[in-house]
Amino acid sequence: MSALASIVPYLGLTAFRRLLTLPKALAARLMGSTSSEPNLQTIREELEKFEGGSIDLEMDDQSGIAIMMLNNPRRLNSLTGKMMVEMANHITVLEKWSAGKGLVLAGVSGNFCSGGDLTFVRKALHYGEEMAAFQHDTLTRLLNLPLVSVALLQGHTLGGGAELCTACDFRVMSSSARVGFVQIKMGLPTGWGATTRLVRLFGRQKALALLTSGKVFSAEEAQNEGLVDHILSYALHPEEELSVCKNWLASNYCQYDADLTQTVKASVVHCDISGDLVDSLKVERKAFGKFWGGPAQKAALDAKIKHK
Ligand SMILES: CC[C@@H](C(=O)O)C(=O)SCCNC(=O)CCNC(=O)[C@H](O)C(C)(C)COP(=O)(O)OP(=O)(O)OC[C@H]1O[C@@H](n2cnc3c(N)ncnc32)[C@H](O)[C@@H]1OP(=O)(O)O
Repeated sequence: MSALASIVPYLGLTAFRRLLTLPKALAARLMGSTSSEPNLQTIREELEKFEGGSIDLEMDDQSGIAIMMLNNPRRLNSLTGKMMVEMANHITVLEKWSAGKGLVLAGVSGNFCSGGDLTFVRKALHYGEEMAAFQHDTLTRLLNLPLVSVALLQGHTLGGGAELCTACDFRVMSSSARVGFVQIKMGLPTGWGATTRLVRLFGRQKALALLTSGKVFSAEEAQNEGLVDHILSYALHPEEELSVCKNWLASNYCQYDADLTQTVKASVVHCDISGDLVDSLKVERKAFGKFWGGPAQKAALDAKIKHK
């Protein structure tokens, strides 16, 4: 406040007051009259009633890589309420998976996800803010898992599907796939947290452009936008692409000890969300102390590695 107050002589008192009240006014405009915290348990019970599809989780202790599949192929893997609850449950399991290093999020039958299941959406038109609260909790936990995560974008990744892929650390895209934040064309802002994540990923300008244009991008365009980290350059059967994506994750980011990989990811998440330099450094120092002088460091020292 004192730094802000020092600009009063330059700005004038009225303009200064307006500057202070603007964020509150903006918040009120955006938030309406809602004030109470959402009860996620009650929302979960309500969402479970919207059936259809499933989310399937496979965890491999050997490789430390899990695969979470969106499974609603008749509707291009769009999400029902039941699928949202299943995803939340699986993330709770993954949060405690000590052998884990990585997670691939993909869809069955050659599509990632075409957003919210419109059959569900039509029945849940009274329940938007509640569903958003549930998805915000789930996708924040997905983003903050102590695993390196990658979304495999095949076929269609639209609306909520595009939101979903921003809750992973990386995105791999098949060369013929398409991705777009089409919510604005459906008369909506984002419901599953992508505005917040896009601003953090790319800054205000690009987030605004992606969200207000509703543009659907090819793989090459998405890579130019920085939305995608790797394109599968040659066409393969969707299941082969899943296997290539898993290997991409394993060979790039999951080669080392699970405890060490999880500590590195958890430290990155902590630095990202704490916003406090001193606190962040304390967590980083603790993590370092845990591995310093440990077996992996000693083995590496003995191996006299040349990092060519
Ligand atoms: C709350 C979520 C919200 C958010 O806030 O983020 C959103 O997600 S908004 C975005 C919602 N998604 C859409 O609006 C996608 C609408 N669908 C399409 O644009 C097209 O289907 C497609 C994805 C471009 C694919 O086109 P095409 O290849 O021509 O296939 P079909 O159109 O024939 O689709 C096959 C089949 O799948 C059904 N489908 C597709 N997407 C959805 C969906 N999101 N929900 C329910 N069903 C979906 C489509 O209706 C077809 O079924 P049948 O009509 O029974 O053949």
